[in-house]
Amino acid sequence: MSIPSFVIGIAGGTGAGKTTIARLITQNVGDSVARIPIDNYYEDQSHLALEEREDVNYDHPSAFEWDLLRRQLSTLLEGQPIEMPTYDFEIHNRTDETVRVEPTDVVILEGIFALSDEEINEMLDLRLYVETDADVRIIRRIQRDVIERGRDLEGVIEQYLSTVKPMHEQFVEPTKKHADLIVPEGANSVAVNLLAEKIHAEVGGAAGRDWERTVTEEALADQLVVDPDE
Ligand SMILES: Nc1ncnc2c1ncn2[C@@H]1O[C@H](COP(=O)(O)OP(=O)(O)O)[C@@H](O)[C@H]1O
Ligand SMILES: Nc1ccn([C@@H]2O[C@H](COP(=O)(O)O)[C@@H](O)[C@H]2O)c(=O)n1
Repeated sequence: MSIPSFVIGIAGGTGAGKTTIARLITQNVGDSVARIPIDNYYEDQSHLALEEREDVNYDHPSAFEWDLLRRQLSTLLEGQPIEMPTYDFEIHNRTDETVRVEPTDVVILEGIFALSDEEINEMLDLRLYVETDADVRIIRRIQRDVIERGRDLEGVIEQYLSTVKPMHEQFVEPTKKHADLIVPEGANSVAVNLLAEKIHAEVGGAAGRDWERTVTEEALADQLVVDPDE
């Protein structure tokens, strides 16, 4: 393993395809890549009742525990493991469990605010902003939040109009200026293949030698079907 790791930040609006890209570009690299979803660093809200947690603005930077994220990212980059918090969207809170993340050749930091903190930006080697039209993003978000995050249509629309959209315009979209690359439409096969190639080059070793460019448009479409049982 090389120290420091090669660190990729993936930012962009909700539903842009950040998580999907992170998943696709890290296929077949095994344990050589660590994925850090910034959602895991939402502030612990155990002191609030569920009804109060439902009303929090989750699209404002202050909803996140930045100190913990900065600290844990630098620990990883110094070659030490971390105990990453985990998050449950259904209860709007952290879970009691943490996941041990070992230092790896490549670290992927992914979330709406991946490019918004100055200190974290300095730790990133490659800054990506995933740019997808707002109408596509809200359609994806409705589908995902209802199927995977225990929400209903009315709630998703209400939250989108009251906080998600205005906060996106005020805080998320402006971080595009920090990006090295802008990825249109989320997981497009050219971008996925280029990024996968870069990751395999950084990882090297056995995983690198085995790598083949297999993500065609058709293969990608198959992998983007939402499976309600997943
Ligand atoms: N390129 C794409 N084409 C079609 N659906 C996509 C694409 N990228 C993501 N999705 C779907 O949209 C939803 C949101 O994508 P996700 O990657 O979770 O976005 P983000 O992490 O940016 O919020 C998921 O259900 C995912 O399967
Ligand atoms: N309890 C929560 C916490 C966050 N959200 C929403 O998640 C979005 C960020 O995650 P993406 O995977 O969509 O990038 C953000 O827009 C928050 O509104 C939530 O709904 N509930």
